[in-house]
Amino acid sequence: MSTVLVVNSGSSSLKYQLIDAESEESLATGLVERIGEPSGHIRHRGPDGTSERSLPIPDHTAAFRAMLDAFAESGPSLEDDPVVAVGHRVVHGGKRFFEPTIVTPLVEINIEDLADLAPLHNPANLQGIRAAKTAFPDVPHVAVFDTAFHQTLPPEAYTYAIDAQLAERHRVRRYGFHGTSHKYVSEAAAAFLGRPLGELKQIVLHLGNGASACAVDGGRSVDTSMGMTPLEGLVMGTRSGDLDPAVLLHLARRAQLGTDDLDELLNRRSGLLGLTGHGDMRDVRRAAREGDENARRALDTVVHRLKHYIGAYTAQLGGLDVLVFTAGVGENDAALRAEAVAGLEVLGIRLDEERNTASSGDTRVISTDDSPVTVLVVPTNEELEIARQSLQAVGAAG
Ligand SMILES: Nc1ncnc2c1ncn2[C@@H]1O[C@H](COP(=O)(O)OP(=O)(O)O)[C@@H](O)[C@H]1O
Ligand SMILES: CC(=O)OP(=O)(O)O
Ligand SMILES: [Mg+2]
Repeated sequence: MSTVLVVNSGSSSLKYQLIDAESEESLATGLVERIGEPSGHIRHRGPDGTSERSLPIPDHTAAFRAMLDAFAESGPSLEDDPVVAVGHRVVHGGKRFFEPTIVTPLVEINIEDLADLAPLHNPANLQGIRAAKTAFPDVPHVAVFDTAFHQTLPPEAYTYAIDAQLAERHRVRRYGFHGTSHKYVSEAAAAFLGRPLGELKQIVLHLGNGASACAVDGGRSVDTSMGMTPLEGLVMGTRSGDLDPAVLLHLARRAQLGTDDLDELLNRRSGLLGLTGHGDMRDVRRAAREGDENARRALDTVVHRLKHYIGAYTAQLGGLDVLVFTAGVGENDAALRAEAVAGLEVLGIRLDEERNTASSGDTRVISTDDSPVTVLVVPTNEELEIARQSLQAVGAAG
């Protein structure tokens, strides 16, 4: 048996999965969390169940080492079944990368060069790549970019209306993110419904820690809510999403905030965290249930923004066949799904309350049988998509 190891390095976490290259079976999964905090945590699920451990994990190099230790202790062995490729999620590929790419030293430099356009993500992605190359020096490493699926955005969707030459010089345009997830989920939705992908107008709502909406027309991304960086669009765990750019000017002038302060404010101390003190949706829901008015208002703001994009993308697509919820919040928070589509019967969206609240981890329909728009929950699997694309890239190169 040969396997693919997939590494998804986030700003403070490292998710991994070992996947059988032929059967696509998941052989092990794991999550290293709270990297850089006083005490980190690793949870590894292998053939013998789940093992957990708390230990200091200063950076992604240490996180990668903790992952290797977990494989050595709890299996499966990474030596018995050869790893034929290591697939890496890389968030920003700029204009340069729109295909899965074998990581060479030059590719590493390019990923580093794009770090200021994805400050929470690209540096962590690169640390993961370097640690993995040290551990697996003889295996091809493949970068799969979040931006790649959005290469099909038309100019009118990726253009910001500022000085065109300045924008060109500084690479200012919409790139879009979560593309690996939007691609996987929109294809899985079509397959689940047994309908041709090429004929479907879909909106995918990827609602995780980071969140983005994508309008998918016949399998191609035609609009998406994240922009030059993963900050624009929906309200997220710690990110503000859309705001009037003049807010920055106002805060710079009146609150004496510098560029680093503003970066920190909007990327790490806004969104749910900024509104409620909780960055995790489960905590916000709990607070709202207990009568916390800030939490209730935050949820209403999240929902208001979601409706804004559902309406906008239905218009951009010229109609809608399928609306899909995915990622941590989208897959698990039935109340949020119900609130997001409440009152959207005018767009042909009719939710079935019972289907929506039934607990299941599988792909499922949650709209009524007579709903013109089919509403689905589709669990995303970025790791499987990265494994597939990594094998393609290795096959193409070899
Ligand atoms: N049952 C649930 N109800 C509401 N939110 C949930 C639930 N389970 C997970 N989440 C939320 O999902 C988010 C994480 O989603 P995930 O897709 O794993 O994000 P990421 O990949 O960006 O880390 C967290 O905000 C978490 O609170
Ligand atoms: C691009 C992005 O926001 O990713 P994540 O949701 O993993 O933070
Ligand atoms: Mg994610």
